[in-house]
Amino acid sequence: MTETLTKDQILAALKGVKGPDLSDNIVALGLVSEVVINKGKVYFAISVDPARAPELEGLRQAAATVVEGLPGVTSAMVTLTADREPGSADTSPVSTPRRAPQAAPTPKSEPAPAAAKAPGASQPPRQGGGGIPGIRKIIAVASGKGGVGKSTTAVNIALAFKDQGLKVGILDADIYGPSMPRLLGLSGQPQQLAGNKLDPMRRHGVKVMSMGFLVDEETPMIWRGPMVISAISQMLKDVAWGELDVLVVDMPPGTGDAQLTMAQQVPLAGAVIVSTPQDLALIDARKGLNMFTKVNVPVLGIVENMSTFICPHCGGRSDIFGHGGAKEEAEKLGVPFLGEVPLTMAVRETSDSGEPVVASDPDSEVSKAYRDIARTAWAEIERASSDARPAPKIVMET
Ligand SMILES: Nc1ncnc2c1ncn2[C@@H]1O[C@H](COP(=O)(O)OP(=O)(O)OP(=O)(O)O)[C@@H](O)[C@H]1O
Repeated sequence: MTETLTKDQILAALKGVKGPDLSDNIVALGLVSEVVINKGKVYFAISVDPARAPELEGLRQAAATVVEGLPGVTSAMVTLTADREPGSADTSPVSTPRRAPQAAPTPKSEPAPAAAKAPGASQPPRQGGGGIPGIRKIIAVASGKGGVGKSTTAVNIALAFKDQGLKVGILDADIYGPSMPRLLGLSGQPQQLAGNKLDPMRRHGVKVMSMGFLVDEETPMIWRGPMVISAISQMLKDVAWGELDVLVVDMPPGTGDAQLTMAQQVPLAGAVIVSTPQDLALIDARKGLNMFTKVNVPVLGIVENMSTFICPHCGGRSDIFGHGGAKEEAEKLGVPFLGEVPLTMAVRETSDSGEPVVASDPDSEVSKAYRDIARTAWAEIERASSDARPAPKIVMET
């Protein structure tokens, strides 16, 4: 049944939904983003003027109801986005994905095009507004480039926060390549609760949400810029996180437009940058740091990952990628150095087996390193919060 569901069917149904001013339907107005269908679940975004987002919740619900009424649709994940002014010129690069729902998918590694002019690109960053109810602090774990151990660091820091007695959630925002299901040995799908909220998964005492739970690993990640942002926003808003002291967000690697928009729209209390010690990685880490600075998110500090190799046989140390580069860089840039994590077999093996080292071997040296980093980062969060900084806001959601 779900095999026969097509984007055309979805778009045809959405032609029955009028746009904000009732002048025409939302498809004809070019407000509907790329439509993604996965096993009966339908995902898309509707572009609206951010100033009108609160009054357009009814429009979002109407679109979801229409799509959920189609045979073969099990659920519709619909969000309002504010990537461009509705009705703006067709030639705008921002409008392209919405105007061409059948356009070729964006390859995994391609920077998301539509976020280039996402909200805030033309406005001063983070002016006032609130955060997510129930969540005290949201921190991003980011890296200037892929493969430096960002997700491994994020999960172990999150577990170390929990060991400090904090209530912790992890949001896997790396929706191009979600790692949390693997790192935490989680599979299946989150339960839908009353009020259309999703119940986050739980592991080692932390709550976890990942796009990886909603989309098959084999499914190509064809999310375009607006869909990326929508998905994150939805995971923040429509997941029943409950009361959390800290939500650790595992960001997509890199410093492209999608990351920038995300850094701007998620109400972050701060960011942790993960880097390996090599010069090249550090150049990218600097770009990551600049990205957060640009959108007024405090950088809590830099972590040097894979700092020193510790031989599992003899315990000998060798600095395969060099050592101390991130510390020097942090000093140069005037941001805290949060600590270093050695390159160990234990980290890789426990990551691959879904039992992160902080949980599976809490007394190890490397777990101690993660706990020290978490403690220092938390102290920085509290310090950053006490600075008079206007609260960030999510621009596009009601
Ligand atoms: N300190 C470490 N010691 C040994 N292996 C590590 C360490 N940190 C990370 N790894 C391994 O390096 C690989 C990449 O790590 P991870 O997936 O966390 O990186 P990432 O930066 O999030 O990557 P991506 O860009 O793909 O999201 C994994 O196999 C992980 O187990």
